[in-house]
Amino acid sequence: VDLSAQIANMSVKNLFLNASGIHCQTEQELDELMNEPVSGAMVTKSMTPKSRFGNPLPRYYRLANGSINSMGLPNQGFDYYMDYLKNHDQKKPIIVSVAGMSKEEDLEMLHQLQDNDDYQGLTELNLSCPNVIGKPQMAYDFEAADDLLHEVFSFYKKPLGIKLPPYFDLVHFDMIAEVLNKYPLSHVNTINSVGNGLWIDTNSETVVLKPKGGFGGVGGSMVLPTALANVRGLRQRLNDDIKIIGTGGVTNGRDAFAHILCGAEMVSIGTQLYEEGLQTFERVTRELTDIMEAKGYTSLGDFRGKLKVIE
Ligand SMILES: CC(C)(C)CCc1c(C(=O)O)[nH]c(=O)[nH]c1=O
Repeated sequence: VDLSAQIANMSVKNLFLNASGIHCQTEQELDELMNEPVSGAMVTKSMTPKSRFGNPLPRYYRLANGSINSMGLPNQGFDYYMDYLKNHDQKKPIIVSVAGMSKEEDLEMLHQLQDNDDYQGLTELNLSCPNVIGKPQMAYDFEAADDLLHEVFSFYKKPLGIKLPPYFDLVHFDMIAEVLNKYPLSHVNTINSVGNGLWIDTNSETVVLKPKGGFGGVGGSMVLPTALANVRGLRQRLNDDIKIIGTGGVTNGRDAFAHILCGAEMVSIGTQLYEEGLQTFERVTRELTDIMEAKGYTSLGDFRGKLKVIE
């Protein structure tokens, strides 16, 4: 299902989906998302060609106002998710997230998806995937990202979006948008976790995550300002036909409303969904609906992208 088609008849009921990585690694988790009555789509954990256990534990830690993780791409492997798609009727669009541990792995999986006649789904390439050693992650190496997307779109003809990490410099918004506007992307999903944060237990004077000396991606309510800036900054720069899925810092209806004001077509929920469970979708949808009613809005289009600046 092409996300933009799904968006065409969007109502607030089907605005939400899980953030990749949350409640979407195993068949049981995917079934629970599929059968969750409110969310309008779902996304798989980013997959690699072969299954991976991921990093040693502890690799996720809850913070007062967010989370930090260095999971290391634990997933059941490409074939497992392809089997899942084949053996389960899709009550809602399933976005297939792909994150190779290298450019070669990305291309390998995308070739398999392109050549699989049974697969007509929407794919999301996670550009936070590692680049060559010594280079920043793909999404922070604009030339490498351009080369990768150029190669991908030379053969990949099905709906494809990308997942981006946050940017923090307005010129970086300009630079990544200049690259992305060259390609027929279905969507951009922004943001991924804020990279390489560090949390410390000062009682024990120790980091809280085992992998990477404690460095990990930060999510949850504390990243909402960065998420809103990236949704807004990219909406202002990307071609209109590249939709935006807003991710990052959504804990309630008001946060979702802010993402939509910035231009998000759909909104994904990560840390809050992990901590509160699948009931989050019903609660946040109710809160958003209440806000819309109080403001006299009857559809998302009434306020999507209509953030006001102070003249
Ligand atoms: C960080 C990578 C391991 C390269 C990709 C998978 C991923 C992870 C992960 O599996 O550690 N965690 C995140 O917050 N975002 C991600 O995109």
